[in-house]
Amino acid sequence: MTEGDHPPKHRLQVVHDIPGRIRIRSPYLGDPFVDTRYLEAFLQAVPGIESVRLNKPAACVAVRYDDGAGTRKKILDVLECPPGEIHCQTYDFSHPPDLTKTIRVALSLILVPFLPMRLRALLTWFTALPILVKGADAILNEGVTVEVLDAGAVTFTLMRRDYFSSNAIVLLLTFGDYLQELTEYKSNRLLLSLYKQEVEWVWVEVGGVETRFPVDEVKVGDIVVCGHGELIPVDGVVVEGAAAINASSITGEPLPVDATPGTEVFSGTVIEEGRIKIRAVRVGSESTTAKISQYIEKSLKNKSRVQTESETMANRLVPLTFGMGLGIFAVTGDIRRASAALTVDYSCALKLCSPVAVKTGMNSAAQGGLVIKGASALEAFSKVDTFVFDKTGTLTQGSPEVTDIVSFGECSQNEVLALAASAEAHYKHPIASAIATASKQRGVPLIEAGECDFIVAHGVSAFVASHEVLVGNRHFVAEDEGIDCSMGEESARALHAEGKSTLYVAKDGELAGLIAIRDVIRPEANAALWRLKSLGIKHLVVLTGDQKEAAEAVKRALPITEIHWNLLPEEKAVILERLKAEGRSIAFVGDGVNDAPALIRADVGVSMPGGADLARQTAQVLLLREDLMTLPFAREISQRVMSVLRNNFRLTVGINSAVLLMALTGLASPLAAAILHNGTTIGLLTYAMRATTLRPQGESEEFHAMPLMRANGGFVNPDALLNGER
Ligand SMILES: Nc1ncnc2c1ncn2[C@@H]1O[C@H](COP(=O)(O)OP(=O)(O)OP(=O)(O)O)[C@@H](O)[C@H]1O
Ligand SMILES: [Zn+2]
Repeated sequence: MTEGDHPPKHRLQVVHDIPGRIRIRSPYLGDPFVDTRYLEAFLQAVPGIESVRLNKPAACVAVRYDDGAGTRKKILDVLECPPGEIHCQTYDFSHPPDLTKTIRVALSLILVPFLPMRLRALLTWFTALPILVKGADAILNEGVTVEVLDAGAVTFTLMRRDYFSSNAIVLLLTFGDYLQELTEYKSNRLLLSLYKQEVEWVWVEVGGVETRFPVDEVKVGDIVVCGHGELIPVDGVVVEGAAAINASSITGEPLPVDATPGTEVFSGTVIEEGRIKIRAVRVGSESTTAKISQYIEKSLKNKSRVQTESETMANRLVPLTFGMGLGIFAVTGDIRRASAALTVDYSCALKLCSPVAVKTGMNSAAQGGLVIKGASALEAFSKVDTFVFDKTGTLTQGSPEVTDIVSFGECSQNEVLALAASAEAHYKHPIASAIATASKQRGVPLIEAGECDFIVAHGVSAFVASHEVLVGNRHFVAEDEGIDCSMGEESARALHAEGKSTLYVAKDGELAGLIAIRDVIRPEANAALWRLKSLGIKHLVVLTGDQKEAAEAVKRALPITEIHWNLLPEEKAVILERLKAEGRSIAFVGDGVNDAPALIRADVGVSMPGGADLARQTAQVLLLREDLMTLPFAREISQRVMSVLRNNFRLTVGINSAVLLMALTGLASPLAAAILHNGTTIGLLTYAMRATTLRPQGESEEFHAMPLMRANGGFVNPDALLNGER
């Protein structure tokens, strides 16, 4: 799990510590989502602290204080567990990085050859100054870092009075920084723009009059009025009017859906046509868009193991390069080779490309209709070899229908339905909803029910008009409650043969009837499962609380390798533990309604769109669209991103080592080495972005249209069909 109940303590590195002054580094200080001004102000307010200077790019903070031991400890405490408010909700991406520095350096490069000798030196030193200062600051406060390498390389060329090379190297470095900022800016902006809440003012109906309010003053229960072209600012229910709503920002689904009174609408979706009044159910940070952008912000912060490992390795290589540069200078006295060697650094390609690959991948996913919560989720998902599905609401549409009613004794069919519907009236289980719908359709009036009890994965017991009524599966009614169900055996068997599930209804200790229920398998399920198989998923497992016959119907229709039925929620978790103990890496797909324990235990939890809040919080992957085809798409993205990360590491180490070798042997001049090094970085960056940009290929529609069963009843593998094999 990525989240716990307690915020984790941040790891701190004290880089400089003399009485009265301390300098501390921690990765989170460089985090774009940390509000450093808030943190500065917070520290400033601690008694004993005199001044605070926070350097975001270096992820460092320097604090002057009154030299008391108590104050020093307080500083460390605050930085270790900073106040939660420092995590700003939305980061300001409104300012693109600035190219003027690069242009200034370029001008200097062009001007220098035309200047008299003295001025050449002056201008070149002046241009190089920011890099030299950064290097000096780094070596004093942080040790040998990339900045030190850069400054070293520039100093050496300056000492050789090679002004052209010096300017050219400074230009490459400045331009490289600019490119880095630009890509970060672009990928963050792209990702956040998908979910950003852009509304500031909304119309709220107060006492029949529409009044304008700032969006954060809207409260639950307010009636919000939205018209043509407007972004819906809250989650809520339509109470008046009609509209066509485009939900593509949330679900990725391009076609508008109709909203009429009673329809649930979500913040971040747009009204294409019409005008509606919405009763707000969730507002502000509770609403869907805000939640999704919080997920994304959290995700952006977390790094995969592969990423952390390669960055650590790259950092370790910096002093090594530095040592080699100095070593070759000491041995050969050749300042040119030394400065060429120092232009090489392994970390910049890795530090730059890995996050770009991850973010581009997440962005591709978002456009395909799902949220993957960050690098470690991508990593875990790429390793999965077993998919475990919940049945109801996941592989099936989750809106079951009552198909038949059988009655026994003196009860009529309508009476059986009335008893069941009255007992279930308060529950939200899909079965309860199906029964409610059926009673409404048949115009069966409900009877006032007294005390009701819902037993998870069993059924309901209730007092209806002073009769004791039981509704549930056979195990509950026959075995747990001891009711003689033999009368129903025959009808049940016939119904099961048609792929229907049966509910038993008992009245005052006797079986009153059976209600048959059918839930339809999602049309894309077969294609999605086959596609997963072709992407290397060996085991497809289904766990259901439903009965054997319904389970077998699913097994007949889909390419499933293993299925378990009649399960209680805890039993689903136990099976999952067993599969894990067999060494499998598991993704569990469910809606969290009766499978939360399993969802939490899986290596990757995948939550369905309408899932329970808990599921959405704990799952690492969220489907935003009711489409199982998004699963193989997510799998493809995760594998692609991981292979890019691995290739990046190999290429960076390989190419840079070659350049380093050329520099050390004098084959490459400092300028050539700098060009090669920076060229590699830019090339790898482009690769990272392009390789992780994937589009869902509109496969769902193609697959939907295809007949999924062959005439002889065998399976069709849609992949084989596409590849022309039959
Ligand atoms: N409200 C209810 N009314 C009647 N029977 C119920 C009710 N809730 C559960 N049951 C019975 O218990 C069984 C198991 O329920 P559970 O909610 O665990 O699984 P499910 O929704 O059928 O399927 P899945 O586990 O695939 O999501 C149901 O198939 C049904 O027979
Ligand atoms: Zn039981």
